Amino acid sequence: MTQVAEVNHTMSNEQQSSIGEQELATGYHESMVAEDDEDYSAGPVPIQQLVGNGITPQDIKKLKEAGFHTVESIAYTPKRHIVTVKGISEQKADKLLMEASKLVPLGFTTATEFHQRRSELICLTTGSKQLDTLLGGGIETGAITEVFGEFRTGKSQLCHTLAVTCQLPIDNGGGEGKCLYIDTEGTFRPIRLVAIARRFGLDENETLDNVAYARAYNADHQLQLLHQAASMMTESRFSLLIVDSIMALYRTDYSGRGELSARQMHVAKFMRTLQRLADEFGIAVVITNQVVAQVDGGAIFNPDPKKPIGGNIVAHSSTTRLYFKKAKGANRICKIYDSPCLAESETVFALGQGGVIDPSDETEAAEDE
Ligand SMILES: Nc1ncnc2c1ncn2[C@@H]1O[C@H](COP(=O)(O)OP(=O)(O)OP(=O)(O)O)[C@@H](O)[C@H]1O
Repeated sequence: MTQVAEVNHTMSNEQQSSIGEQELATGYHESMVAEDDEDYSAGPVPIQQLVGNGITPQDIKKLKEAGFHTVESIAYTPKRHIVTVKGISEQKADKLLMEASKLVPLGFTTATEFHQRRSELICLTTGSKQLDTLLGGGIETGAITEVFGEFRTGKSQLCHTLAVTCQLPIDNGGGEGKCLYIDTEGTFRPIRLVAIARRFGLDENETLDNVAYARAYNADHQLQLLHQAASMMTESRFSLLIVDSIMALYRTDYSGRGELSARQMHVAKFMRTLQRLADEFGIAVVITNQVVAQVDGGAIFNPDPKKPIGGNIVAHSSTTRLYFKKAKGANRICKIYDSPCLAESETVFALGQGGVIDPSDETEAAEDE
């Protein structure tokens, strides 16, 4: 990857500039894990760092096979899940958690320090200044953003745009990282990436090379792909993970009320894994979701009775929820539906050849084909 530098969102400029070309290939910089142990925010710590104190390279191999690639992934996982890894005993799990807690801060911090860390988090530009302003800068990294709405409201177009903008330099609203794209409905179109790359002045071939694409065929496969994603993220710098769309396969794999609880358990596991990846690697996670007509009592008082599917599990696991609606011509409306720090306001954006754009007289007049 030539255009995309291997830097972490929370690293200082000095740290960023000290990363040489060789380190770019590995995704890790020595100073991230060894010399600068007190700077925990500098990036995910490779799980190999746990070797010693009774933890063997064989243990690490088993953990990697089970999808654990970073010290953070151990530190954030409950013991009862770690012991389910084949060959990891209860004592070994205790040891792993103890060693992981030495490398990953799990205690209290001051609000000042937390505020400082949050102010260093970067946002990915959506391609529309108006939409970025509504979102307080763009799509947040280290968090899950859910975009839901009816068909043709621009959910996939936003995903395609972000798959390109996440590669831009941080100063230009990017994340200087690659994109991982999980497509569950077969709507991914590389040709759209080419058009969007041109708009942002990026090399088309490099842009395409920096997007790792996978088509998911069932709910288990969709989850399995996240384990692969974790492994890829330890090797190379990613700034965005897209799942377009999250519930499509669940709707076909699980049917009827009888399977609802099994479905929701699976969804919960999927969402937990997404959150873990956002926490561990500081990436932005964007998921899209379909809507259904609301049939409960609330519909009577609601002029637009639509709600996203997936129930409370998806709702509560998403940090920010955006509702996309159609407007005149190529214009679309984005409404903040739920956010920990943004007011419930809305703005207009548009869809064009270059992806998500700001609305203009032409986009308002443009007929939806
Ligand atoms: N090259 C393009 N230039 C301008 N507009 C485009 C282009 N390609 C697609 N669109 C517009 O994008 C809209 C479809 O958006 P998108 O595929 O993101 O919808 P969606 O919300 O993901 O829908 P679904 O739920 O069906 O996947 C259509 O109105 C289409 O006209």
